[in-house]
Amino acid sequence: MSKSNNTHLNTIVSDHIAPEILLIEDQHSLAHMTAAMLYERWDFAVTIATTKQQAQDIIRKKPGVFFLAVSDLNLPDAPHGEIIDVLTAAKLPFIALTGMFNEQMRNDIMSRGAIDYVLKDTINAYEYIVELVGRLHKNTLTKVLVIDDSASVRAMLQEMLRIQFIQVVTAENGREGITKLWQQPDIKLVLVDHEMPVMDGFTFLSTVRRKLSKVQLAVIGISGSENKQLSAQFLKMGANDFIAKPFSYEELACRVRQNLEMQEGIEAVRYIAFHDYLTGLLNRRAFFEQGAVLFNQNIKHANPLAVAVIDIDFFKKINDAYGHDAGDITLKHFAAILVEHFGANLVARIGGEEFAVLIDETTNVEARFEALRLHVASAIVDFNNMQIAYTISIGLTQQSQSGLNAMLKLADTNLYTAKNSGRNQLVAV
Ligand SMILES: Nc1nc2c(ncn2[C@@H]2O[C@H](COP(=O)(O)OP(=O)(O)OP(=O)(O)O)[C@@H](O)[C@H]2O)c(=O)[nH]1
Repeated sequence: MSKSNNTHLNTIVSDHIAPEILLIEDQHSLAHMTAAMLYERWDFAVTIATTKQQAQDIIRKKPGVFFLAVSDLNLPDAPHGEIIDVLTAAKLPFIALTGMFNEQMRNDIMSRGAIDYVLKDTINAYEYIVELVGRLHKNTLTKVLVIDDSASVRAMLQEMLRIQFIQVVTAENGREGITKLWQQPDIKLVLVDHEMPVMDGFTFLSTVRRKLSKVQLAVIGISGSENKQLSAQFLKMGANDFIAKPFSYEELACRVRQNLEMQEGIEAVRYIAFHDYLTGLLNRRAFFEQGAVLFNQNIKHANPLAVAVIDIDFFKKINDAYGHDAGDITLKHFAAILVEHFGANLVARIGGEEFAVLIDETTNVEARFEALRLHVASAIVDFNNMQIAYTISIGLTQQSQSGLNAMLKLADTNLYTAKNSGRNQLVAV
């Protein structure tokens, strides 16, 4: 089923395991548009209900199925937000859609456990909902550390983050925070108070920044102090952001969301910078950067190293005979075999049809590369009813040199010999 053709369906089912969303909205066109956007953007399956009664029936028939609900508060059979009672009774977290906004309404919606409220009339309302639902789903795998000496503040922050589906770890002071952080390296963000016994927020921050950069760990300072310089001091010491007490739930949620998104954006850019887009292997730049570190570590301890350069034979002919797409599939096919054999080592695509491997051990290395060559020679790429056979040539060296470049040069010379001696062979001198 194509994504663009399915907006007429009440239930959009994706091929992937993705959470299901209950969308309660009586305006059909809006409901179907939002459902299609959620599916296009995140592959989320969406079930639409247009009345309170229908929503009740669906929840009864599918208990525990929905990740959350997005609900209009003004429905034909429930014009005054009565749907919230249905959702809270079913313990279904929800985002409220409202046609109008005032402070009292906001307080009422939020006090009844809404994750967020969205004013329907604004231009970006539906984009906001789609991004928010995606963020909340990512939050289920996101861990945040809360450090505050006040038990009530810890409990309040924990509850605010829990509503956002975030996993929360707590600590009573900076020192306990450091211990938890080193124990749980999957913590992505820290909310840290300033004044605390044992270790304060500044000392925590300077200790953390000796090991982890702003990109590796986001830290948001929190303080209720009258001192207006505190926010600047936190930021200068390496905090990503600062929140002054008292703050609203919305401010905390927005700042946490923004910082997590910034980190994820940087991570994505870093991934692109260091990986080959086609095969997903490390690229040339990453191979030289990571390879140099590995090389220096091993040379220091006099550990033997091996470097191989591998090239697909007559690759141009594959492109010419079967087309460029078939060439791409062949490159991916080979990359997968390479990972199967050498996934635990440093493996990269360093050129068009050229790959490199750096291994920090030398036991059976020649036999392992010979096994790789034989595997490729006996494999067939099946693409669009075409069967493509191909071979590889390998230049290998186990002679330690002054640097990684020198070892690669030797491996390359051996590859050249393999090519000139008829291809489909391993040369290791
Ligand atoms: N499909 C596809 N082709 C690529 C890609 N990168 C480089 N190539 C092609 O790879 C081919 C490499 O050709 P050559 O350097 O002549 O090498 P070869 O045909 O493999 O011959 P030998 O190495 O001598 O065995 C060129 O035609 C490039 O256009 C890619 O990402 N995808």
